[in-house]
Amino acid sequence: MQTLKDKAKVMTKKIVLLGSGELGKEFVISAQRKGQYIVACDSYAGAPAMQVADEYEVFDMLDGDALERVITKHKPDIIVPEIEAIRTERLYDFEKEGIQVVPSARAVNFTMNRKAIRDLAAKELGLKTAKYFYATSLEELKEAALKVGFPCVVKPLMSSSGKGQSLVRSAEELENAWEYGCSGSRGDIKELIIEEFIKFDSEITLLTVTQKNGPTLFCPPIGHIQKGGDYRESFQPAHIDPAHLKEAQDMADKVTRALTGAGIWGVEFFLSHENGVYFSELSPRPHDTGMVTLAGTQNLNEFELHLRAVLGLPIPNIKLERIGVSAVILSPIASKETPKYKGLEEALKEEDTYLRIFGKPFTKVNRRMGVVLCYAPIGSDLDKLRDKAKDIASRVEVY
Ligand SMILES: Nc1ncnc2c1ncn2[C@@H]1O[C@H](COP(=O)(O)OP(=O)(O)OP(=O)(O)O)[C@@H](O)[C@H]1O
Ligand SMILES: NCC(=O)N[C@@H]1O[C@H](COP(=O)([O-])[O-])[C@@H](O)[C@H]1O
Ligand SMILES: [Mg+2]
Repeated sequence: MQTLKDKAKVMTKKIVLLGSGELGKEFVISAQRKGQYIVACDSYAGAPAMQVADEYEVFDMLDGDALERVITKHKPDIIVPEIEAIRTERLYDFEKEGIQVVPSARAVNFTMNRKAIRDLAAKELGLKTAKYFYATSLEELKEAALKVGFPCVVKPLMSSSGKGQSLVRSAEELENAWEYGCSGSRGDIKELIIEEFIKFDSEITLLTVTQKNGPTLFCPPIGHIQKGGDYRESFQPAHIDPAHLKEAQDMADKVTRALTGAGIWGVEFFLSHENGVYFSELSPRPHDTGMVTLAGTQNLNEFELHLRAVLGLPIPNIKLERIGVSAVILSPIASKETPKYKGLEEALKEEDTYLRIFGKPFTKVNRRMGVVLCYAPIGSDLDKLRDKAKDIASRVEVY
């Protein structure tokens, strides 16, 4: 029988995955299907991607020395970041040593900090964004609020999935927003971004694929609904004005080009009938809202696209095959125990529906534990499909 060590010797690439959540799990499955060797890393044991990887490592990826130890131990060909909480400065050294960092050390380093990516997009590349300021104290936050007005949005410079983010309606709420932002900040940075609130009509993720040997490709736009800064449902294709789509594609092309490297990127935009397209932010990796592609909306889902781009494999085309929606399953409880699920059988009685339980070994309130995916032929009623997926997801219980 072939052992894991044999596999490591014969397989084409050894990949260290930094972050092992639900997105990493699907990426690992795609990579395994192409015979790659994966070491999945995260700060806790039993993380979703570890369950399907060849090896795993548990350590704090914000600890640069610990990160270096793992890279020295495994000597990967490729490092694939899956979360933002990584000592990304070290990635430049690994890249210099000849390891492929996905999409590039620069992209991962810039996007982990809202300041770096926002200044690059707005100031250097001239992309339209919400008006914004930074604040290192409550006083600075108050001053900035006077300039952006109310309501406004306050976020930590380093956070994701809406952690530490608040919508501020009046000056009285600023102190809470300051405290909440600082407490939701990753690492020890005490600096927040305060943004003008954009009254958008819709928001989209434009999955963008940059290739080693090929043109930049765009997936059909994905619409999504967020609550408290975290995604609740996504649907593809989002119906948007073709001129707005073209504008978003041009911006995505500009920003991914400036950040360099090959892989898939989730580029986020706000769309307003009145004011046009705003660039919001981007992730240099598969996007949570892009899980909708697991419903078979595209010929190649976002994880397969990422893998192909990373390995430099051909992507002949990206084609919409059917419409689809995703609706998240959240935990209502916090527990260190392995969660159980009720209602799976009922959910799976539904036609044209898939269900993914990520297998996270413990819960937190509102932690995303799974997703319901529904699909229908092109031309079907998207709103009806959204209601169907939300209804099914609401009947799956985490306890
Ligand atoms: N300036 C703004 N105006 C209006 N809504 C906003 C603004 N900034 C953020 N939001 C809302 O909050 C959501 C989350 O914001 P953002 O993407 O910046 O946070 P995040 O923590 O990086 O999220 P993720 O990591 O999940 O992408 C946005 O998708 C949007 O719905
Ligand atoms: N918006 C970013 C995002 O969705 N990232 C996904 O969530 C995981 C963390 O989940 P957890 O917080 O439940 O551990 C990450 O590992 C990634 O898969
Ligand atoms: Mg976002």
